[in-house]
Amino acid sequence: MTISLTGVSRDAAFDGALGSLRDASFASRLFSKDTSLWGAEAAVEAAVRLGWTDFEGNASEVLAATEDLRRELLDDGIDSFVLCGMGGSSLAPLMIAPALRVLDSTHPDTVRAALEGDLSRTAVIVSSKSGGTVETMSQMRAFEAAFVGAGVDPAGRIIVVTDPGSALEDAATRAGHRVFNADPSVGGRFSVFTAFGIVPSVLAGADMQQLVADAAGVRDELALDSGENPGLVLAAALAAHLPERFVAELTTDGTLPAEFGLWIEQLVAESTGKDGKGVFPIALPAGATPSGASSATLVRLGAAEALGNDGRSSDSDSDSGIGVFAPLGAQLLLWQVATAAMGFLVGVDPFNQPDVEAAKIATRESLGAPAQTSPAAPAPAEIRARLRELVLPEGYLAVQAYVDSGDPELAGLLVRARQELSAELGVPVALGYGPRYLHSTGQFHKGGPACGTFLQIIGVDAQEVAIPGEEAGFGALLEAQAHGDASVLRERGRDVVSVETQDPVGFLRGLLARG
Ligand SMILES: O=P(O)(O)OC[C@H]1O[C@](O)(CO)[C@@H](O)[C@@H]1O
Repeated sequence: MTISLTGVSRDAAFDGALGSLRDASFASRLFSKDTSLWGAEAAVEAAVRLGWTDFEGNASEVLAATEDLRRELLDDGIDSFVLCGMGGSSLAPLMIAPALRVLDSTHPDTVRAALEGDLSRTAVIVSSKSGGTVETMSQMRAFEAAFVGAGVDPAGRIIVVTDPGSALEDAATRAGHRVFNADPSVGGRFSVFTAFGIVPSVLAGADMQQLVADAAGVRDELALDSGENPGLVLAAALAAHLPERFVAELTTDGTLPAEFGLWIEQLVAESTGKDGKGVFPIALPAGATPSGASSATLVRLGAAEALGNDGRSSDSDSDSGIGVFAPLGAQLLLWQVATAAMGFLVGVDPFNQPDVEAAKIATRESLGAPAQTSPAAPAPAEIRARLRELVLPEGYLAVQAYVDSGDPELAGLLVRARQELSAELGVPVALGYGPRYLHSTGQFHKGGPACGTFLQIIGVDAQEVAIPGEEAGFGALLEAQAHGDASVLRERGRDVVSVETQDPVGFLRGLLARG
């Protein structure tokens, strides 16, 4: 069998959850695109969201067209690829194509570094299902201007992936950009095997044929109404002990891309974290120690189960969490099925994201508001004391870093700070870059169970980068996004500790020194 699950504790709660999926014939109905699975209200959206269950035909057409385009671009000396996109439009290629530069930030330093690449040999893929995401549209305009500034015609260099009929398709066609239409019957976070996953990844040289084949190879197994169906077993294992055990701490063993956990975060958190409920996946950085909190299940991800000399699994001990072993392509379809099934078990519509919009509105309001002088950042010792006071014993902390996501020193410090805070507070701690997390775990933070506490670290240290046609630049947008999200979190009764700093490295060092 390609997919192997180990360590699942088959207790009464698990049996009950699995039983309800089997009784509902969930798997066969999912693959026959039964829109009524999540209730009458969700059926309208489900009618245009289940195309991912038969992905092969569309995927092979897009693969062929993209491979042709890659050859054409390489012949023209274009061998460097940047993707502008957020959430479901960026996290799949981020995991699949190591050679792709993914710009899913509005931090001026991150944007500037992408714009300052060698544009004479660069093509930019702009991916947005809606065609209206502010980060992506701003990045596209910045690249159009940068190409013109470098004496390169943007029309040959910008490749747009969007739904048919979006405003972006219209604008791109008028500007002479190449357009790939994505399958409109697939939502952003389920879109890895559509143009959103395929076009940027294959242009940047990734082999997606194998991924698609591995997913297709497990499709029949995942469509069975059987208690052995790994998609149903995984969903039941993660949803059985809600609301108490709501966190899944994810580790990868090095045989799968490190970014796989980030893809699972957006898929599961944005799909299930709403109506005060949900399953919260936390991608642990490499080498991190799991929290050991009673709210968390450890989920170990790998391409294949390790077998002992006797050929038997050495991995059946549920004390070390659940093992999920399969090649990446099979994992992707497995997690999509499990997420749809978790939506059913949790009792939510897995295809909407009702609380994301609130932060977007608050961001716009914050952009229009008069600038305020930020108060001096509290001392690190004060922050740790505040967090000890605020974090709920059965809750979680999310560190939201509005800093340059391309800075390795900052990345290392954040990983260490996350680990120290988890050990000190005794709760699971998530780490996400802003604005990336807004299109991923952000839905869960605002719409899921009200047990999160938030530490925002906002770097206000960078030199501004203009957004062509807008008064506010990227730095102003970044700050407005942080303030907007904080205001919505507070409105919903969550505690947010916000730190604005001109020296994020110094701040994090201070935080680590247990000041
Ligand atoms: O592809 P789009 O429409 O730009 O959206 C990007 C992301 O923003 C969200 O709509 C909301 O966070 C995600 O669901 C989506 O993947």
